Amino acid sequence: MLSIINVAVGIIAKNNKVFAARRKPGLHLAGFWEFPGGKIEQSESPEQCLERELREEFGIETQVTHYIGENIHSYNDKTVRLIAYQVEYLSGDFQLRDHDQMQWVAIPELDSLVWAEADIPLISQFKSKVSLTRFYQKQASSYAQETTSVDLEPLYARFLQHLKPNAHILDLGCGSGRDSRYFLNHGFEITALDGSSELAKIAENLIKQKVLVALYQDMLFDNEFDAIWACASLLHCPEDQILSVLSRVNKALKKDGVFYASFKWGDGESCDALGRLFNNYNSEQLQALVNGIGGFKVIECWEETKPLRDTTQKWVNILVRKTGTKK
Ligand SMILES: Nc1nc2c([nH]c(=O)n2[C@H]2C[C@H](O)[C@@H](COP(=O)(O)OP(=O)(O)OP(=O)(O)O)O2)c(=O)[nH]1
Repeated sequence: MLSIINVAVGIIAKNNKVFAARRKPGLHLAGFWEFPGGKIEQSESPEQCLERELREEFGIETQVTHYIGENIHSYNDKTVRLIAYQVEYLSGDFQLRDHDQMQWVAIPELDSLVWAEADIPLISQFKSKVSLTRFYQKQASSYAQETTSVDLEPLYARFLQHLKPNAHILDLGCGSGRDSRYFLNHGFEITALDGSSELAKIAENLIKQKVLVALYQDMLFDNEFDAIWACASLLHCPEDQILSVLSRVNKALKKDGVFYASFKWGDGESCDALGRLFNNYNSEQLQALVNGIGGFKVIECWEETKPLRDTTQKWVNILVRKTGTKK
């Protein structure tokens, strides 16, 4: 098998547009559009590589801000692992050295370019991350208002019966902080995390403690929590990333730790009128997903219909215990 070439690529976003460049004639994949970047040398991290490549190939100074995702792809003659980061442009005039064209592309129009094949899954990962966090950034206060008053007492009881007093709970996708507040008021230790910095500010105000701002796709906890509560949050995780996120959940839990998650009932991905992506399951599919990962035992999985504004919404819930560490 061919060895894998590690390539760092940068997604530079500005005013809702993303920078793309076309590989010049004579290069591998000439004529295809790509994100700027290059091969990672032995002595450097992906972030250092990216800042160097952007300086060498475009004459610009940049700073890597956060990890987006990765994709391994085999072309006829080589296999590449693209590791994508969001990058902030700092200074310099863009110059073309290894490319013959460049452009800023509106995010919804990204699919209209002829991309190097390895980049296509990265585009969908990037889109799902920006569209969601943008929604929860802009709508943070109305979303928080709408959700803070919902009463989840029976659901809390169903989860908390599996925990020891004072257990340490990760509220994964804490939103307004409603559930963290309840758990804190009942003597539990809380780490709250949300992908939207605006929602995190609202939650901090409610629970009077720091809220971490991060995407669940990027969390790196190891053996830290007695329980993880993901109420209506992982439902936004794209289908092709859910296994990786559930593996991170498994790693973040201590042995015998308990995990709760809820999803909208349905089959596969859908998009609502507000542009949010949902990843839907029925109870059989959700149990099969969790069982397929290994290191988890399902305690219970149930479907229920709840009122939502002037209609109803069917949900699927799962409660799981960690039995081992997922490799
Ligand atoms: N930079 C970059 N390379 C990509 C992308 N997508 C993709 O399949 N590739 C492939 C093309 C190449 O085979 C490989 C990276 O090569 P490169 O030519 O950009 O790397 P480099 O600047 O370090 O190259 P060199 O010094 O060896 O000329 O990855 C992408 O979005 N950006």
